[in-house]
Amino acid sequence: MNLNGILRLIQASKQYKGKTVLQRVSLEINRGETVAVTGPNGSGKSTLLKLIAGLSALSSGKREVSGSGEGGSLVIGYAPDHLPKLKFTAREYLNHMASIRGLEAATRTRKIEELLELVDLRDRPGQQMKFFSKGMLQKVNLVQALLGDPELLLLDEPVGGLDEEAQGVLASMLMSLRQKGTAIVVASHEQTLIGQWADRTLAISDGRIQSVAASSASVEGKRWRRIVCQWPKGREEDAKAFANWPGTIRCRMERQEVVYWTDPASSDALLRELLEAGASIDSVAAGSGRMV
Ligand SMILES: Nc1ncnc2c1ncn2[C@@H]1O[C@H](COP(=O)(O)OP(=O)(O)OP(=O)(O)O)[C@@H](O)[C@H]1O
Repeated sequence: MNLNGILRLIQASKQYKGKTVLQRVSLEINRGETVAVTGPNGSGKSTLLKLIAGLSALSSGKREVSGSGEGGSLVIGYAPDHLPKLKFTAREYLNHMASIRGLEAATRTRKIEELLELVDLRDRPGQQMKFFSKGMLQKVNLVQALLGDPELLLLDEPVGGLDEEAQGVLASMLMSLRQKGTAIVVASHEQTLIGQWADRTLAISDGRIQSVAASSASVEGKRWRRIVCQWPKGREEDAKAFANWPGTIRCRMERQEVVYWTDPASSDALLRELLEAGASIDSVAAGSGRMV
């Protein structure tokens, strides 16, 4: 894992009752970066988040973490795509979740109130979550994921049900978390919206990462190296795996020809790895800004 890497999936696959849902997915998540995962219904976005969270076991492949906790453990906050309509009030539920996460009773209430104020949950005193709107449940969901001050925050479809104002609040929360060094992975159909928040967007379909693109905001003025190479037939999976190599900003594949845009600091290492893996290099060029 690179210096900033906190979690890595290596050739991770997931099957449910013999049906392959994710196939040989490799990715690395770095401290302070926001990664968007987009793709059509059933493409495996939620499954990928559960594998990253460690909530679902890999059928094959490896998951490695390198957090700042004891023995390299990593604090992960996970907001699933919906919360059930429980009979608890938001505060009862969040208090329970905070105690599971090991928060001291004395700090629990303060933390919960701070976060609820941040998301502006307008519930009535004593109102149970089963009477909450979709947007209100979504806000409680986000708060529960943030209770343990995660180093890695995973959000599954966080914008569903949020009005424009709440989406704005979410966007600025994510930005300040990123500045604090929190890594964020957000899965959604709302590609345009979450793409604006992300450093990288992974597009998945049929259980595979089909492309990786840096967001337009993050590429402005950015310097890169463009490596064009040829992979032997039958090595498409390996070619794709390099799209997630540390420092790779963007990747485009056209049959055997693959183009990788990489951070200049990582380009030598990427070149070496590509050659060692059996790819042959056609050209290397330097540039900045839009990757064409
Ligand atoms: N626990 C499970 N048991 C069996 N199949 C499952 C299970 N969870 C997910 N699947 C299947 O895995 C595939 C991927 O589902 P997943 O929920 O990861 O996709 P998704 O991209 O998040 O979809 P959506 O956008 O609709 O939320 C689907 O075909 C789904 O039916």
